[in-house]
Amino acid sequence: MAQYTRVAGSVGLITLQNPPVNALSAMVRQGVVDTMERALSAPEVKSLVICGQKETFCGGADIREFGTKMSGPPLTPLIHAIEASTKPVVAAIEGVALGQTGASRGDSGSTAS
Ligand SMILES: CC/C=C/CC(=O)SCCNC(=O)CCNC(=O)[C@H](O)C(C)(C)COP(=O)(O)OP(=O)(O)OC[C@H]1O[C@@H](n2cnc3c(N)ncnc32)[C@H](O)[C@@H]1OP(=O)(O)O
Repeated sequence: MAQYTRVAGSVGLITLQNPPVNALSAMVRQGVVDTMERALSAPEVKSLVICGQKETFCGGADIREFGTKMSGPPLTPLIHAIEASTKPVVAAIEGVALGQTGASRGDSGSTAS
């Protein structure tokens, strides 16, 4: 899943939650879609941060779903929706960040769309 909270008044925080590595399961992708919609429609939210939990940003595709029927929102349109966001979106990356177009393992840092 993805948890939505509002921090520092105007910042929407989307936390990827799928132990052990916050992989992009169907539920997580749906959670990101839902929380993005919620944050973008909230006038008090001016910017968004997407983060992982437990010192891991994201392990990429959820390998437990390999070999099963694809469900949930596909990743590429989801990424495009984030990039097209009318509010700035920052990825707060700690630890592993895998999937789709690349991979990295870094210290605490951030990238912005
Ligand atoms: C949806 C769109 C698709 C896009 C394409 C992709 O994303 S392709 C990339 C898919 N991801 C991977 O192939 C990552 C595979 N995992 C790893 O490389 C490593 O596990 C790690 C994430 C770098 C972490 O390494 P580390 O040494 O810290 O831990 P472990 O290897 O011991 O793993 C710990 C437990 O986490 C489970 N796990 C790892 N990756 C995933 C994953 N992607 N999905 C679900 N679960 C994952 C692993 O099985 C271990 O579980 P245990 O129960 O403790 O055995």
